[in-house]
Amino acid sequence: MRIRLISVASRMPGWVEQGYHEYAKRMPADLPLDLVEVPLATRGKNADIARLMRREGEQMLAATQPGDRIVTLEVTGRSWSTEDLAAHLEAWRLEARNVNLMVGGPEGLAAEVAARSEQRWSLSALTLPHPLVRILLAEQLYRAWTILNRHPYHK
Ligand SMILES: C[S@@+](CC[C@H](N)C(=O)[O-])C[C@H]1O[C@@H](n2cnc3c(N)ncnc32)[C@H](O)[C@@H]1O
Repeated sequence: MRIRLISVASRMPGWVEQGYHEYAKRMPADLPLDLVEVPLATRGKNADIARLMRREGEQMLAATQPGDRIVTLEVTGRSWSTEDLAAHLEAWRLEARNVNLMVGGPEGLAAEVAARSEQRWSLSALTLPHPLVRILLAEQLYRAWTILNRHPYHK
């Protein structure tokens, strides 16, 4: 099983890439975490935001494969403890479908992406910026994996 973090984003500063890769590279070979970045279209003064979001949503969905599980990251989704995440990770692994974690752009997720969601996951009641969402996701996935594998990191 693979996990793909599919995110609408502009180029991230070095510290974000470093932070994300620090955790992503710790994932085991049989549970890799891959990052797919959908470029954020320029929001000019008269930009048709609805159209841009729809196009970005189509690009996000195009990065998934038929049969994949789609999990959307939403402030208003369900709050999971790290132990809950570990239980989901185990269930996902048993199901043997690839998992796509969808992170929206500045206006949130396109309706087309939200409509395909099988699980809506909230990291916090706070709206978090992209850099923190990305790093937090990678760290929590690694932490959940260490729980399942009784690795001392999670203590
Ligand atoms: C800067 S936020 C967009 C905020 C936008 N106003 C909204 O209501 O979704 C960009 C993306 O980060 C993710 N995100 C931000 N905070 C989050 C949280 N607390 N839990 C889950 N995902 C979050 C969501 O996928 C969101 O679409």
